[in-house]
Amino acid sequence: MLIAPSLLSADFGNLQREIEMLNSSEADYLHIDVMDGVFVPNITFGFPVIKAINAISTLPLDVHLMIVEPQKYVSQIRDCGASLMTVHVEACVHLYRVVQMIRQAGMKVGIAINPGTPIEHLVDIINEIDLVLLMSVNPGFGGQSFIKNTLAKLVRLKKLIADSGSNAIVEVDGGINAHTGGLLAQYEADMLVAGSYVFNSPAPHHAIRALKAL
Ligand SMILES: O=C(CO)[C@@H](O)[C@H](O)COP(=O)(O)O
Ligand SMILES: [Fe+2]
Repeated sequence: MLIAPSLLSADFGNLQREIEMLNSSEADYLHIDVMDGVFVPNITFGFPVIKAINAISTLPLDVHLMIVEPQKYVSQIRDCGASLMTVHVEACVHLYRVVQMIRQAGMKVGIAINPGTPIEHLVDIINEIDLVLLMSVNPGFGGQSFIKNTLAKLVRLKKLIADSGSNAIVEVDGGINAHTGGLLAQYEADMLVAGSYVFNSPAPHHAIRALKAL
């Protein structure tokens, strides 16, 4: 299982210490949640902060953009050092073009999908992308409860990927802990995001290891 701790639940007054903790853990990616106060009812941080994070992180950056018009920011996200850029299917009018732009900028391409959006919205793009980010909470905040319908949706998504011959992997994001992570492992998720479970743990390294071993 690939593990991407979300920095959203970290202590922002001690970001360097938090990132160094992740550097020395078994995490595979560092998940960065960018929110614009328009696509979601919350605001996080922008390019200078992501750049500063990247300067400290030895993990590849998995940037989850919860913003409208993400196509405007492809080169800035690349210049921040992102390895994987994920945009929401609900935020892209010309989804195919955005995917091409991210690919041309040299990053891996992810498409995120909200809990209420049918996976059928991915049918005509699934062969062009590296990752689907299946939201298991409504985007905007850390610390929410896992939406159980995600499991049924994951089954349908894995079938769509297999039937279309796509190489896309599935990352699940929101409300993930040892219990929900265990269920997602059974349902063949490839990558898990965990924010509050990791950063609220008294032993974040152990929390990451527990998810990694699922
Ligand atoms: O994208 C988001 C929230 O919109 C996530 O990446 C959260 O940051 C995950 O936090 P937890 O649910 O694991 O606390
Ligand atoms: Fe996220």
